[in-house]
Amino acid sequence: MSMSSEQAAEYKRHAAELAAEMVEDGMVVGLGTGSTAAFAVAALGRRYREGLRFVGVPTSLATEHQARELGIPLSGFGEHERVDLTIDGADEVQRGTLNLIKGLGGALLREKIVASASDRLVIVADESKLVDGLGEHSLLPVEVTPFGWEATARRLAEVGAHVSPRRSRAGDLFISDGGNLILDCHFEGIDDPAATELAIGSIVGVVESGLFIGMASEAVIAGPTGVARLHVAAQ
Ligand SMILES: O=C[C@H](O)[C@H](O)[C@H](O)COP(=O)(O)O
Repeated sequence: MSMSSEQAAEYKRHAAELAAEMVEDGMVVGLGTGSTAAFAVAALGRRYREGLRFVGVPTSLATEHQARELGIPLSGFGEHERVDLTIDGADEVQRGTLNLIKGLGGALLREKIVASASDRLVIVADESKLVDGLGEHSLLPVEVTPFGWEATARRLAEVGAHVSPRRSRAGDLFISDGGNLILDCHFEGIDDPAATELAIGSIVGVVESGLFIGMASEAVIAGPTGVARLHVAAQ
């Protein structure tokens, strides 16, 4: 069943606010990117003003800007080896595995660096993001170096992707926070996400793919029947 954008925003806010309650005093908190994560950052800004003490590690320049405006103190990997808890959105969440596609907002590289250093990665989303198989609805964003991107795109096509370089509204090539390009890849379903991630990652010129395999510890999913906390199902 499709949902209106107002309903979707309300579900995103529910999920994000529940996840923001998981932050405890003294934590290093990864601050995700996108419209759902922004609700979590807003809730964390309110909790900081109410006296909760934590530092944030932002996953994009946009989130860094939002957190600064809210007065959340920021930090990075020079000061902290690990992140206690990261709250981030996703473009698709696979039921059971909690494997993810991320990066439609272009922040996948920083998000993946923060996720891989996190003890817990909690995904927040409305229920339209839940899928049985990755690639059902979403393209897979792949971040690549600008030099030779056309050659990298051809190699991606060889592993089964229909590739489109992402463009800005003005029609220029989209540049990520890391100064790279994003190639949006359509696959006819991603049957083996781990194998696909390996195949893409082995292509010279690929910086990272938006496949997040085995990284999420929990997903907080909101919809018309309420908010559910999903964990990785036993295999
Ligand atoms: O690059 C963007 C991120 O991976 C976002 O977390 C993802 O695109 C989900 O964004 P939203 O919550 O706006 O749907």
